[in-house]
Amino acid sequence: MVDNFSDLIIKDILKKESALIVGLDPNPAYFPLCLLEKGQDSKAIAKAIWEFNQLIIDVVNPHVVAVKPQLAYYEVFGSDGIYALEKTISYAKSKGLLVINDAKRGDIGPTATTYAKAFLGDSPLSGHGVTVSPYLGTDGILPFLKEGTDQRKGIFVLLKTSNPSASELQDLQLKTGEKLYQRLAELFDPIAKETMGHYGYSNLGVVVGATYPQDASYIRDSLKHSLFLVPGYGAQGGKAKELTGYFDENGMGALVSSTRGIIYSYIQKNEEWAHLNKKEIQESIEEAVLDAKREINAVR
Ligand SMILES: O=C(O)c1cc(=O)[nH]c(=O)n1[C@@H]1O[C@H](COP(=O)(O)O)[C@@H](O)[C@H]1O
Repeated sequence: MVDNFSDLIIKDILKKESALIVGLDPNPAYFPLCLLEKGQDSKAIAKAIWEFNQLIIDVVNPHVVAVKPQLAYYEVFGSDGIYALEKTISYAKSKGLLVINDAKRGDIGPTATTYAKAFLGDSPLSGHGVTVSPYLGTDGILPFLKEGTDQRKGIFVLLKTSNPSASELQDLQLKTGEKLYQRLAELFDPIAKETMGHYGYSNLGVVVGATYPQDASYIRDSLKHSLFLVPGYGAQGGKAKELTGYFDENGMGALVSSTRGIIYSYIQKNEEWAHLNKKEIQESIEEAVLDAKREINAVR
């Protein structure tokens, strides 16, 4: 049996001794001037994004399992932004890094199939994983698992998101007494079991925000075969010491994601950040990534 998506992730967690992933959400408003010298039109900005991502990837690669580009930050610059994303994905893969596109897609079957081809197939935007919205139900999700038929691709379905309004819908109490996110966990567990890998995890993972630690153990117990993607640590207030319940008894099963806390760490540390050079930016990012890696390893 070949490795599935979760096996690739777990092997990298073991190899790199890290359960951290870094988001690539490039916002030129936070770029140092040395990246913005070529101008402000979308082509120049796309070049700056590409350079920024390269310098992040080079420095975080030994310490993280994956990078997670959030698509909005590229789409906002149209085709130039998408080109920067394609180059970023290809560069990360060439360095041996896993890529999880944070696209939050979901649609009727045929459209979901096309999204699956775009993000998990042979397209230039294809990575190893993609975030998926569960609002349409299982026929919006299954095409993504079919597309990864070589078993090396996977998804993270939104289950309990990190944002303040997450509970408006996700905590809705159903007639059966359970909350909506609990029902989703029940719905996904049998599907997850169909694509299990060597380490007992599946190609169907779920998003569980670091800002709702009180719900993590319930979800961990209900979805024993699903990896968690855990955003909300750091900039959104999620604390490492509250993350223990997201991991299984072997300290596996969860990938903690941090974006702003790492890629813009130089802004918090230096009032003159706009004038930093690339090496100084990289030093700050490296320090932040090592701090986060250490903090998360201490609780898993
Ligand atoms: O799917 C995601 O990655 C995601 C899910 C979620 O529940 N909350 C969440 O913040 N995210 C994404 O994770 C990133 C959060 O970044 P930081 O708060 O800067 O670490 C953003 O790109 C969000 O779009």
